[in-house]
Amino acid sequence: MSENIIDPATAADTSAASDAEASGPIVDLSGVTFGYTATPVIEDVSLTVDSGEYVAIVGPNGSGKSTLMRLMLGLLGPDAGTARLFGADADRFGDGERVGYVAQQATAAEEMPITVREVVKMGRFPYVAVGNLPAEGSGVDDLFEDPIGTTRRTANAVSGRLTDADWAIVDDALTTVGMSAFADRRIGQLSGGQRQRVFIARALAGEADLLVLDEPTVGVDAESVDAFYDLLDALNDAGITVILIEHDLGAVVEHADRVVCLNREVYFDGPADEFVESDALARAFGTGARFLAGGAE
Ligand SMILES: Nc1ncnc2c1ncn2[C@@H]1O[C@H](COP(=O)(O)OP(=O)(O)OP(=O)(O)O)[C@@H](O)[C@H]1O
Repeated sequence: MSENIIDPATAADTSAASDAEASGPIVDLSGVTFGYTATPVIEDVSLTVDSGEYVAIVGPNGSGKSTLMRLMLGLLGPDAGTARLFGADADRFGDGERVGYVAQQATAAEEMPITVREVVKMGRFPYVAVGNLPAEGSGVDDLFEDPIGTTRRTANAVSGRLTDADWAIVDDALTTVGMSAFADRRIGQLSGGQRQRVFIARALAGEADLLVLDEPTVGVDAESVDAFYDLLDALNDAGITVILIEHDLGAVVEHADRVVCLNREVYFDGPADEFVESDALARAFGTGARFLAGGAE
């Protein structure tokens, strides 16, 4: 951990969150209901995620998966119920570097004129000294809405401000995801799978202990998908908590320990192998749904 973190505003939250983490779950949703309009898209959802878990959230299109993730991360506030993250109110959680977010593959990265190392270096942004912090448009919510633009802005902002220790962390993260050889390559010149590994490295450089991924392998070729999931498995084995939205039910059952099946409300929450045997798939996806290796039909 870098010693450059000097943000009194988040320091209090950090210690409060650490205290809470020792005794409580990382994510704690209780009776959460939310609608963008008067009609709820999430209704009375209660679930907790403990440190070290590997949880997949599945459900048909429009079933509320991304909305649930936003509620977990405090990017949306519940209409009813409570959402807590690392023991703090999720929408007031101030320790964003503990959460690494990996979005769906962003095609906008094609033209992005920054290198792999610059993207990963962005993970050190929360640790640069106060006074060097970039302005608006570089926070977790911006990362959620605009991963590419936020990465570019923040990478520029931390340029030249990292210590040798920070750079060592950046290089370690690249090694962990197997992308050291590509460090000076432009991010836009990578395959989709390689790019997603780089975004994981950015989260690792930020010393995130929770990885949240929203359909990270959409558009990624099958071989790279396997390597990507192997990496997630290894990170989870190393103690990182993983929450994954994934449409590929075969991958979910193979890799995740726990499945939450959602369609506005929770249809199933339990071990992945029990999900295969349950009737939750048919109930949540429709009676015609069958379990197939590689997805629901
Ligand atoms: N910003 C928004 N404003 C209004 N409605 C929204 C908004 N975002 C999502 N919705 C609606 O909320 C419902 C749940 O959407 P959400 O994106 O959470 O589902 P999802 O399960 O992630 O879908 P998908 O699998 O297609 O990505 C959908 O009916 C969607 O149209």
